[in-house]
Amino acid sequence: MKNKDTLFAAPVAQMGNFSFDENVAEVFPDMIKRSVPGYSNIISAIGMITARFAKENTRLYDLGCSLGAATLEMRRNVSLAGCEIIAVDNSSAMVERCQLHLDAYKGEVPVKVQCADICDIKIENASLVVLNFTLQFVPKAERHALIKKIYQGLVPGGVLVLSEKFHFDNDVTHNVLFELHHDFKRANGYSELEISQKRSALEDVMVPDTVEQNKQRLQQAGFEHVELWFQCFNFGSMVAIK
Ligand SMILES: Nc1ncnc2c1ncn2[C@@H]1O[C@H](C[S@+](CC[C@H]([NH3+])C(=O)[O-])CC(=O)[O-])[C@@H](O)[C@H]1O
Ligand SMILES: O=C(O)C(=O)Cc1ccccc1
Repeated sequence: MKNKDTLFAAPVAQMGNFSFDENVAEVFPDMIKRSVPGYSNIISAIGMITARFAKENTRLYDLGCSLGAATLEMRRNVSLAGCEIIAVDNSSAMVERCQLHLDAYKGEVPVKVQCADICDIKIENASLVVLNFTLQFVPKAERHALIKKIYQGLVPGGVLVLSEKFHFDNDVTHNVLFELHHDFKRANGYSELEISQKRSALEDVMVPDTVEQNKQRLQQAGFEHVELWFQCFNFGSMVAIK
């Protein structure tokens, strides 16, 4: 198979922190599909949400765009006058390849790809903001300010799609859903070694909140209408409407 993820297949003596470098960018489509239950369903739904929520003369943001899977789906689903898509990631390896992917297909709406920290950018006149498995990598202390900035940048009736890995307060259900995720990875061909090495590389880098913590943060930022619309094991996606 082309660009199969084998990054954690061999034993690593000193495990470093997971980072979105060239090596990860090269295998990313395979990695995310085999690691995140429901990923392709969520990408399709982002297309449907785009078709329903995009408004003329507004911006659509994909924050933590990686290779642009969500960006492409957004672009495929909007043809309104005056719309612009802004795709942002702070990994130059991802941003470079994202631009190539976007250039490989035609679209009606312009896309700007930016290499930047999503905590530093301006968000303005947005009808849709997508955070597809990105907030979990933002330091906890910065998450509230980011969600608040998104709320303030949305037009009335605008929507935030927030997909995350979740932690659960109940130890029994937490462990069951965690193990089911590992079963999903095993079923997709990852070995015990790959699963455990990647888990330790991610430990301090990806820090999930509970569904309730995410809901509360969205509500505290001002969102009145918040719902979990998809969940598979410990992964899921929420919509928050202004
Ligand atoms: N502060 C930050 N600023 C900008 N980018 C960031 C930041 N922190 C992390 N990233 C970027 O967020 C992305 C997270 S992956 C998103 C998948 C994509 N949304 C998809 O729909 O395929 C999810 C995953 O790998 O589980 C990476 O590309 C990081 O470089
Ligand atoms: O692989 C995992 O265990 C995950 O939790 C998801 C993931 C997917 C892609 C990059 C980083 C984390």
